[in-house]
Amino acid sequence: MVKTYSYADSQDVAEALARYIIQIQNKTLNHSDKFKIAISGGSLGKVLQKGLIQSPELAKQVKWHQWEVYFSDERLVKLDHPDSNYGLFNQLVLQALPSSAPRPNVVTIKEALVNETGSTDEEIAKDYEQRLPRDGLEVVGLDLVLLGCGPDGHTCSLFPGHDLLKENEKLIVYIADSPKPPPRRITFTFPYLKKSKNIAFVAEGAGKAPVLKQIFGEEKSGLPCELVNELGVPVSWFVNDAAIDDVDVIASKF
Ligand SMILES: O=C(O)[C@H](O)[C@@H](O)[C@H](O)[C@H](O)COP(=O)(O)O
Repeated sequence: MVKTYSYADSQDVAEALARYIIQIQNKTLNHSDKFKIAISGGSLGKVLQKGLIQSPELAKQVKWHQWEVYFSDERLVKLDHPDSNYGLFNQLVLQALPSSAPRPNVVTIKEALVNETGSTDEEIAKDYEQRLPRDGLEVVGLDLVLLGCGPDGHTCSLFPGHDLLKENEKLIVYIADSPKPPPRRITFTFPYLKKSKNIAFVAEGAGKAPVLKQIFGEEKSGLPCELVNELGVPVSWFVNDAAIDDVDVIASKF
């Protein structure tokens, strides 16, 4: 269920990820009129820009108008704040699209609820959960969730050893004490990630090698990224060779 694809070059990682996204997009659109995807922050926006916008052969296969974009985690700041994951996606992907390209439908946090005290953070999480896609009354998982892997093994805003790792009911929760700034965020939980049809991680650079060694090591690390690998959802890792140097994993090409 867990596959790893590795390339020497960053551009090749971006293009492989783009081919993978397009494959899932096309499969999904055979039976649905929407392709539902979640994006994370970090370096992912740049990788998407390289693969889905700047590679002409791939760019023309992206059916943006049928995309519904969610965020696997979001910082509780205004949408134009430099810390906003939406802001990053807007800058690196939406604004980088040619002006003639159709725009995806992007589901952001309810910005009007973001305040200075954090008193509405639970409400923001609940509101986002309300807006997840549904089949009748039941919330359904996304077609694809794209994740990053922090050097500490966190993903979404699920941090090692944090109580939120034990959440077994709610699909979106807020966190007030993220060890990585900014502290106030909302995040997908494991119960929601478990509903996903596909999950892909992107991890690049030698700085990721020690944590990937733990995640893919024989001994259980309990790190959030490893817990995602164990959800039973098809998980694909797109990495560069430097990130899996000395990591015990069999990598192929997508
Ligand atoms: O909201 C966040 O803090 C980011 O989404 C974060 O989870 C990121 O995905 C990882 O830290 C990996 O970041 P890089 O891809 O930049 O290594």
